[in-house]
Amino acid sequence: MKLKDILEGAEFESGNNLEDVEIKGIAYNSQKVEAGYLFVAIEGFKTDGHKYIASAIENGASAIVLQKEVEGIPAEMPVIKVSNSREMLAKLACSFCGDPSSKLNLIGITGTNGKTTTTYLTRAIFEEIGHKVGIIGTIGNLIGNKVVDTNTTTPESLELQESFCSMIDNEVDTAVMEVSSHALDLNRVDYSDFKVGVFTNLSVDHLDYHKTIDNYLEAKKKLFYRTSEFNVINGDDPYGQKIIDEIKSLETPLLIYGIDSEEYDLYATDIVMKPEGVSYKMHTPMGSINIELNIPGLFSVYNSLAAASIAYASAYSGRVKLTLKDIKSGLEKLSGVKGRFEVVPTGKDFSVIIDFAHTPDALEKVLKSIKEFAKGRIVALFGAGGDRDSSKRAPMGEIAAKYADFCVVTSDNPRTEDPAKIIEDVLAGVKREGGEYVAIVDRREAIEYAVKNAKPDDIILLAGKGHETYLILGETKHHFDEREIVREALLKI
Ligand SMILES: CC(=O)N[C@H]1[C@@H](OP(=O)(O)OP(=O)(O)OC[C@H]2O[C@@H](n3ccc(=O)[nH]c3=O)[C@H](O)[C@@H]2O)O[C@H](CO)[C@@H](O)[C@@H]1O[C@H](C)C(=O)N[C@@H](C)C(=O)N[C@H](CCC(=O)O)C(=O)O
Ligand SMILES: Nc1ncnc2c1ncn2[C@@H]1O[C@H](COP(=O)(O)OP(=O)(O)OP(=O)(O)O)[C@@H](O)[C@H]1O
Ligand SMILES: N[C@H](CCC[C@H](N)C(=O)O)C(=O)O
Ligand SMILES: [Mg+2]
Repeated sequence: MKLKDILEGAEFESGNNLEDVEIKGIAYNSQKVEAGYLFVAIEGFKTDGHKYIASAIENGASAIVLQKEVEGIPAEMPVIKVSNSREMLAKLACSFCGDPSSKLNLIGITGTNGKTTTTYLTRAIFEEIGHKVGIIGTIGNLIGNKVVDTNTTTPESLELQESFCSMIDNEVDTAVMEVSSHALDLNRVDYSDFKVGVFTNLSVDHLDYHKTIDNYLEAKKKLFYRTSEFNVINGDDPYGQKIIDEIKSLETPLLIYGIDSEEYDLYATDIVMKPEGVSYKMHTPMGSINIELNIPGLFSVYNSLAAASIAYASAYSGRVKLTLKDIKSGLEKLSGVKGRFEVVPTGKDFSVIIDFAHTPDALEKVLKSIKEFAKGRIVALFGAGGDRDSSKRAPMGEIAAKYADFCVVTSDNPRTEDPAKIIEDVLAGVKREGGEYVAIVDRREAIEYAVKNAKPDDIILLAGKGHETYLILGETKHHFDEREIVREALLKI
């Protein structure tokens, strides 16, 4: 492709030698540059892509995008100087891939908790009415039936645009994606053509990156200025209300969902919590219907209301044809989402649940949900990730001590931090609340301890790792599947 063509409409500070340059591909990592590639130098958090321009040229780069002056670039090399390389990467990736998201019903879901679950519930509804759905998110990217592993919840713009393109090639028409606050802040979703934007909730997380909750909210809010057909907001969340106040004057119409008010566009009544799911009456502009979900917890009511709102928005915009019964049968077909309130069979008189709660809010929600049907003790086994927001550690300890009968405090991806120090931070909260606990650094030993000491009717919650089948120690990922570990621990008792 001609560089001039992919640069059409792009703004840049200066550009030289741009005539007749052919581009075979784009890379923002010098190690991925091949002959004829355009290299985009990004100033990162760990290193600076500008340092690798020479090595990109050695690997065959035919043009460079940069954000600051770099010495030693051959005079004949095509160079484009921009004010923000990440934004330019998104623009170039979008043009190079032929603006694929404009051809998709692209739905973006943001919020601290519930994004992954809501993407799967949404897919279930759209599949029910015969659409082919792609997912981009924490568990991986699903393009048709192909699963692509990912490092981050929302990929870098280049990989994102490539995924959209691959969806089009595989006749996917609907893409449901998780949009993280990092992605909104770091231009990963610039030039993504969102039809619907969704806000689930906001609570403490990622403050290592955003510093304040207000900055975190600002990042999340950006999504709702980029949507063309509908914004869908949880009206029960205080930050949701702030967003509603701010965006209600936008041209993009707004749908509000929640439980607390019958004024919302979609709301729930008659909620009944059960160990194996939750049932409720869903009220929508299309009428009311009873729903029986297979994922327990009050948060499942919220997530399914969000999914139903998305489906309704797409029907209203004329993108899909659907009835209330389609929404019901889609939602009810989903048997669960890996690592979200996942019950591990024990064959014993106690239960084990694996859940991805890794924030104070999620931990509180999941423990409260378990309390609704627990007959015996609740044992919470959890830790907190290293090299991540440390302000959530003590509050997680406090919440676990408050809602569980016993805490097993252990490691959760310590990364490059000292696991014992992270546990100390968590224990500060447990102790403040006066909770009973044991601290065991090795997560496998901790699980074995919980299983070995289980009493009849106990519910053991393994929180924080959810779908993950690894443990990150230092910079290395070790295989670690809690389902396997529970099975092995059961054999030992
Ligand atoms: C803080 C953050 O988000 N960092 C992301 C960012 O890294 P960075 O820009 O700091 O990159 P860097 O390592 O400093 O390198 C700078 C540049 O030099 C380049 N380079 C580097 C080495 C080399 O030899 N040659 C070369 O060209 C790199 O390719 C890069 O372009 O860009 C990278 C490429 O896209 C990401 O992989 C990386 O995510 C890291 C892995 C990460 O942990 N991110 C987390 C915090 C994250 O994004 N989380 C969110 C939220 C999760 C949720 O709420 O669900 C997510 O979306 O997953
Ligand atoms: N709507 C919700 N509100 C609060 N907590 C929720 C909600 N939905 C799920 N949870 C809890 O949060 C955990 C994570 O849920 P999920 O993976 O759907 O969220 P996420 O937003 O994708 O998280 P991440 O940011 O890590 O990708 C669940 O395992 C559950 O404990
Ligand atoms: N999306 C979350 C995942 C956290 C999962 C938990 N197991 C941890 O490692 O802290 C994050 O990037 O903070
Ligand atoms: Mg997720």
